[in-house]
Amino acid sequence: MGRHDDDDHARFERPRRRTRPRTKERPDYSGLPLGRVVTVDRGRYSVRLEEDRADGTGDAITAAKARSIRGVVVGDLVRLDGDVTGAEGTLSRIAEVLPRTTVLRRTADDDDPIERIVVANADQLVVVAALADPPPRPALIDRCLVAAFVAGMDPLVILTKSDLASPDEMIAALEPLDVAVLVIGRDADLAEVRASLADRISVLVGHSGVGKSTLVNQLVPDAFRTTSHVNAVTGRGRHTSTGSVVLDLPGGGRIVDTPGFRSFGLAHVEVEDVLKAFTDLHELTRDCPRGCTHLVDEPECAMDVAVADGRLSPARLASFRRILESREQV
Ligand SMILES: Nc1nc2c(ncn2[C@@H]2O[C@H](COP(=O)(O)OP(=O)(O)OP(=O)(O)O)[C@@H](O)[C@H]2O)c(=O)[nH]1
Ligand SMILES: [Zn+2]
Repeated sequence: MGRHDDDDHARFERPRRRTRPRTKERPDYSGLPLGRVVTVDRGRYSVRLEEDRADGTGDAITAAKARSIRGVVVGDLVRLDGDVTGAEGTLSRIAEVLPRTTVLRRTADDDDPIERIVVANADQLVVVAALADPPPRPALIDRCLVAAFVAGMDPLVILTKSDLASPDEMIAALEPLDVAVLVIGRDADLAEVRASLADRISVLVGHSGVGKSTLVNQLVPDAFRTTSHVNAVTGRGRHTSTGSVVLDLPGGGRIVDTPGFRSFGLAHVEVEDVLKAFTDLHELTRDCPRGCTHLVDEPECAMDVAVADGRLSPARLASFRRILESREQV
């Protein structure tokens, strides 16, 4: 315990001599089993061992976190200390959280004024949007795209209910951004969706009624059984849990279902944060005047110059600025 508490002070110390006793150094947890946090529920974490993934049937382990660890979120890769059998009544301990490759944040809300991380280490943000019933909300899709770019995740838009309306307009709005779009409807073949989700961790977001649950149930036929099982210790099933849950896909890869999702924390997102995901535009802005906002009312933005002399498509610039504007909308 005490050893770990020393960590915060370690960086202020003089360089360590080789002879420094081992006990004063950061404990080495690399020999402990590695797991993925699949749900978080009132201070209890359900963790699946990474080595179980080959057959996908390993029992989830219930763990608490060591006091020295600050935050643990769904998607975190953790080292587990103690009992990792997953047997009923056992409690393991999260000794270490591995550095996160990506973090997806959600907006603060009235109940909780802190902007929190929703999911760690996801590769892809899948925006599920209906073409009709409920009618599409393009600005909401744009906000999700901004959140994906800022989080360092690849965006994928899945347009549902193609049996009710044409996807052409939506596809045209997304095309200039080079965002991958898949269209599905009733009885659709999900082969392309499955291929896009294979071998990676994808977070699914979508408004109520867009068909996200329908899609999840098709992708993971035993989703309910799996998730109610991992929560057996706390006695809470999926339907009462408000958090996200990681589900293994039968064909490899994992999805993170995010029930009750509100919005993303875009309040402090800068243009530069989004630009990083658009290398061609980023490159062009090197010629911008100092302090250029790159927005539509900027008189000398180098991206407008590039459009004027044919080096940049007007649709791409307009779409880029459109998604930037979505930051202000709710
Ligand atoms: N026409 C049509 N209806 C669909 C399609 N996919 C889902 N639905 C219907 O849309 C409704 C909402 O689907 P859900 O899967 O429950 O939507 P959801 O996004 O999970 O919404 P919540 O459960 O409220 O979070 C249901 O009545 C589905 O049967 C589709 O491709 N075409
Ligand atoms: Zn500019």
